[in-house]
Amino acid sequence: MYHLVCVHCGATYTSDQIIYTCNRCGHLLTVEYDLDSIDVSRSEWNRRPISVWRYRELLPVQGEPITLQEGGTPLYHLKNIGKELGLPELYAKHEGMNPTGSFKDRGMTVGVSMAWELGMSTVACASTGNTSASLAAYAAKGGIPCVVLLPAGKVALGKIAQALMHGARVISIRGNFDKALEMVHELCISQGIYLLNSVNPYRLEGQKTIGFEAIDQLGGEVPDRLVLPVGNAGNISAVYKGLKELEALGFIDRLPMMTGIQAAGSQPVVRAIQQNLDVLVPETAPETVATAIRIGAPVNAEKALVAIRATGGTAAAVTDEEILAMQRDLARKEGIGVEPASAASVAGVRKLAEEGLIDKDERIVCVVTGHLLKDPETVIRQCEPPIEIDADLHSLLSVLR
Ligand SMILES: Cc1ncc(COP(=O)(O)O)c(C=O)c1O
Ligand SMILES: N[C@@H](CCOP(=O)(O)O)C(=O)O
Repeated sequence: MYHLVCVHCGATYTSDQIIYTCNRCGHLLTVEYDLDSIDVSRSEWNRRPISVWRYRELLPVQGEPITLQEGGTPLYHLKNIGKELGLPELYAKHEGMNPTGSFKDRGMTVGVSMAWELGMSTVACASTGNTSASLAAYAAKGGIPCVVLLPAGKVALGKIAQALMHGARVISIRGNFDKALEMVHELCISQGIYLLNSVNPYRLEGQKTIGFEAIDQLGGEVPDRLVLPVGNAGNISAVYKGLKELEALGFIDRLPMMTGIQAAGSQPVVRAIQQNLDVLVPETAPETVATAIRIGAPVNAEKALVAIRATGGTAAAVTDEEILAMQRDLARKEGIGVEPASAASVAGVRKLAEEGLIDKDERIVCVVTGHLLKDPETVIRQCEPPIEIDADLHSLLSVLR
């Protein structure tokens, strides 16, 4: 049993209402469960395969979900990078290993299942790429038409390829992501289309399972710090909400310090934390090589600021050079291939460690959010091209010498 609640004024809405923000004050909504009526134990969860749906008692979907087998992503111990940073307990949860290559799949299995249960006939989103790739795939699986709005010229190749191939109606707007989100929100409200950006409280429910899994993979231990790249700020908010629920159920007894990392050219959340602002000041011209987090007005800022402050966490910005250097380090020192935005979380840890803002004995889980193949062009630009030779052993040996 659950309903929707405004995070600002506390107004409540029934679970079948198609609503994204509070009718009374315009603020964000969240899903509130009657936790007393939830009858499940951690050992029961542990008997099920690790996936988003292991935690179904804390998810809003009632019937059979529309699923592509999302979640259950690997948690890697970053032994080499951790050693360099003097952080022996540094981990990366590789969300690029989801069906469409990003954490968005956790949200979309829930969000598209809810669209189906609520009887919605079309779904839509604005996207810097991953949301659209994921929505297109889950909409295809559910047989629901899908419209996606992208900022023209600012979406990585792999992500556009996915949205097109999964059959979404792909529209590029001459404007940035923030404008695209504004437009798609208006479209959905006026045309009765189901909005599946992170302003949709049901979608975020799926994403909270990242935190659940990380704890299960650490043998039930809560990490000291959870570090996430921040764009629209939905993921960090979702993970915090989920962990608060685990705490309320008595499954865990403390929360990790929620730590958000943004790109230097797009860091409104970092500024709000550093300047102790109640309300975030949007970045009007966000810019970064990490196009996934090229977002100036994060819609979930209100939730994210609470997550960071309530847990004693922090926020930090990293430059594009720092992001790309960590993308290469993850690939070459750990064998983990991620897209630039994902590398931001580990780059942020490097920065915080170098500034002495992280205790060396902390157990830290970085969420690396999307796969390397999402943005092949940025990869190719950083690497030496292949060496072309004549097809004989002599030529091969001479280039290897
Ligand atoms: C790869 C990747 N990392 C991080 C983010 C940021 O997540 P959020 O918008 O939930 O803050 C996004 C998209 O938003 C993304 O696509
Ligand atoms: N990086 C995101 C931006 C949209 O964020 P959302 O969480 O509101 O969908 C993307 O992949 O499009």
